[in-house]
Amino acid sequence: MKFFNVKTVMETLDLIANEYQPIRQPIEVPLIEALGMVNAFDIYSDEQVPHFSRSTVDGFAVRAMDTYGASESLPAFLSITGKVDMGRAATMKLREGQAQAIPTGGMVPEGADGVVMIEHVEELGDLLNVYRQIAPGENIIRAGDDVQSGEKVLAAGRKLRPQELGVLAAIGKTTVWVYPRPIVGILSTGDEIVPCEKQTLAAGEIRDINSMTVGAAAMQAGAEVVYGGIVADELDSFAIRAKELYDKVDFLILSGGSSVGTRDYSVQVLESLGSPGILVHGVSIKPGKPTILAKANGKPVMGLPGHPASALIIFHLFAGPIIEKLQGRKHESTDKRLTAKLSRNVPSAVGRTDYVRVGLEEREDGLWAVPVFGKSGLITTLVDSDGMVEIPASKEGILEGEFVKVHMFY
Ligand SMILES: Nc1nc2c(c(=O)[nH]1)N[C@H]1C(S)=C(S)[C@@H](COP(=O)(O)OP(=O)(O)OC[C@H]3O[C@@H](n4cnc5c(N)ncnc54)[C@H](O)[C@@H]3O)O[C@H]1N2
Ligand code: MOO
Repeated sequence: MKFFNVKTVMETLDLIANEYQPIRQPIEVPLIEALGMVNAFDIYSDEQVPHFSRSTVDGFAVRAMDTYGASESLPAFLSITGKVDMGRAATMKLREGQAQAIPTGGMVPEGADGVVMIEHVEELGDLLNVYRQIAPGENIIRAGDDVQSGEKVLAAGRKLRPQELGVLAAIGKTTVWVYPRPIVGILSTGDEIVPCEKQTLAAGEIRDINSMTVGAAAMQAGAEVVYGGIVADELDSFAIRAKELYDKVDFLILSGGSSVGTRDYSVQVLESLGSPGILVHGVSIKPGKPTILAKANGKPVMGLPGHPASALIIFHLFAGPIIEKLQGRKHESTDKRLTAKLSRNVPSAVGRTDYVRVGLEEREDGLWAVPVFGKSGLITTLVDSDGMVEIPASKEGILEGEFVKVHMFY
């Protein structure tokens, strides 16, 4: 099998990091629409959060010093001089020997530096018995504890999770500049491939699995998907259909026809879309060796191997990171990795990176990764898997009980 330009996994990932960048200009969207998108610019706060000191408990605002030495047997005696109303300014200054009732979230009055919880006091008319001492700052969030005025709250290139949207809400931003969701086009090739809607298959026909899996995985990665359908293994019509889809999308993915058989045209089709053309044809990896990465006039275009498990594994390894690059994401995501122990020896060939599909099992002594063996043409091997384990090219395998990193299928 002749592949030109066979690269290692690391070389391929480096190439992805260097070759692809966002194609479209950032847009401003309402916060509620920005979940999963990537902020385009550094974001600074022009105010402090919270903008007033507030109590974290229901109790009495006091001067911590006035409670020193207080205990169950020897309480401190303070006089109650007022109460703080929720959502209102605390207008009355607190002086030595005084206490003011305060709700959780209420504004701490000037002069107070702590709050004693209601469980640790006894009210006797205007008198307050305090049965526990508190330290300065206890049960208080000070003004600016969360965010300082002028502070950078988010660096450019962060994927917006619920908590990132939360901090933007806290500083009063109602919109955020993000990169538009990349539009990914998927086109399946193969004379034998038929739409999954076809109920009765003729001999030799196979339903299109890859449009479904790759399209769904692209959506999970934050992209919008345009389905190009299925095209026969015939160079001219394949090239025309690929060009039509390429023109509509930011990232074109072909499935099948990526190898070097007589009817494998993906390399020629991708090459015909624009320069510089093919960057990688063949990665020293199993499964998925016949992977193609290319660039046509600035747009990423790629060919996935046809076998369904290979196609999805290669999507996770390479297409997912390309989508992240198109989104302007700058921080490597570690959110999809877990550490587990491998449940049995798995041999591998030196010089090739293997990805072993695994199911996860929670046992008494921790998390175990149990290999799911099976040919890469079998989609059910992925249904049975939670993720995959990398066996680096330098290793002859991994021994039972070794710690491994599991790349989770999210
Ligand atoms: N002589 C050699 N032949 C092959 C080698 C090799 O090293 N030497 N490598 C094999 C490997 S590994 C893979 S992976 C495949 C990849 O080839 P292609 O990308 O050209 O894939 P196809 O030949 O088009 O299809 C392979 C297989 O997958 C089925 N398929 C294709 N598309 C879909 C789809 N959308 N949904 C479901 N199933 C699909 C197709 O029917 C084939 O059975 O090459 C090997 N050959
Ligand atoms: O490496 Mo192929 O991608 O096994 O099936």
